[in-house]
Amino acid sequence: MSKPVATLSASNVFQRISVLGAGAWGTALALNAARAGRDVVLWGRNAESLDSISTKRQLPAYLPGITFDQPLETTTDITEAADADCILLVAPAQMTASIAETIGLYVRKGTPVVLAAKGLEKGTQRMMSEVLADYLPQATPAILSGPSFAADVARGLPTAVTIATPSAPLADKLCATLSSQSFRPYASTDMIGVQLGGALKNILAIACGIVLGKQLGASAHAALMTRGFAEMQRLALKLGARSDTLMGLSGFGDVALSCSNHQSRNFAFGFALGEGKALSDLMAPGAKLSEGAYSARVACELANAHGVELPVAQAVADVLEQKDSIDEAVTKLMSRPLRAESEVPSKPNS
Ligand SMILES: NC(=O)C1=CN([C@@H]2O[C@H](COP(=O)(O)OP(=O)(O)OC[C@H]3O[C@@H](n4cnc5c(N)ncnc54)[C@H](O)[C@@H]3O)[C@@H](O)[C@H]2O)C=CC1
Ligand SMILES: O=C(CO)COP(=O)(O)O
Repeated sequence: MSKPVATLSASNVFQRISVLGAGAWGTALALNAARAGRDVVLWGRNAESLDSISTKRQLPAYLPGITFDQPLETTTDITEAADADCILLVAPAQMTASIAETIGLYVRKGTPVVLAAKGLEKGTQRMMSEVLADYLPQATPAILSGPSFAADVARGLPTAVTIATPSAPLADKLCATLSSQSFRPYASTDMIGVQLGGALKNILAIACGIVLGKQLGASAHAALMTRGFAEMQRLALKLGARSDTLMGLSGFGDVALSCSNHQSRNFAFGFALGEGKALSDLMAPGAKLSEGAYSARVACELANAHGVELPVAQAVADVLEQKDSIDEAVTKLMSRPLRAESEVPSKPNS
């Protein structure tokens, strides 16, 4: 295996890394950055969890059964966390704005802030890069996305992702910064495509979970993944994504992972719904995060505004808002007008 880390000169990497958000993904990314040879500080709100990370090398609530191979320095002091060469912002999408706002006063101009949430903001319909631009305009935005379960990365299993930022040299430097023997980032300049792939696949993962949880069959699962991926591409292209991005790790790659795997919380959420579990239990405080449950309606709103049809996301949003039962949603999807497979259905902008 090649050794990208050891051969890099200091000028090719950001050495002092802060990770904001000490849940599953933030902790896994912090561990990876430590493996890559970076000086890492992990910021979180919960002193007890941080103590477990730094003293026991464990985070049982989010990464059960894993003992970390790296020591991690942690802090609850946001000003300390802001003082870094590069910041990874790894909170749930609906919390990203509040953290960006909190840290806003302390982040130096031009600091790269790598956004790792896979979601769209409810109410405002903002992508994560738009949230950052509103609350941390002095930062340089980047997106990290792709098929990557936190537990796999925390265990040091081989993983590949995409890191996008408008400047190609900066994208290369961020990839070099986070590249380790088990973590292989690919560079991109398509921030819209990379972030939309991650946000939209979560909605599709819920839909696929529902279909398998309700035992609608492997054929239905394959059809849904394919047509769901087609509608993801329709919306993303309309919003400015590049088609090659959507065929890559952050699009197809993450659909392949999340839409067929119980390790995905979105898939597992959908599966439980399909089995008949109560939505109120699945969305109760303390339940596992399912970003797609928040993003589904936002995606439909964006699609409406841009004259794009998203029947699968619409079905998910309607089921989650209890406007349709799962059976009614399936009937609606199956009775849509027949059309050529390559046709792009559209509707007037509203
Ligand atoms: N877990 C995974 O495998 C992956 C997750 N992601 C994405 O990363 C994002 C975060 O997910 P996870 O870390 O898995 O979620 P998680 O549920 O494991 O952890 C979320 C963390 O955010 C903290 N948090 C919540 N609100 C906060 C606030 N206002 N201020 C500070 N901290 C706050 C929580 O205390 C918790 O530590 C999501 O958008 C997810 O889609 C992306 C790739 C992989
Ligand atoms: O984004 C992920 C894998 O790429 C994690 O998916 P879940 O949030 O559905 O667990």
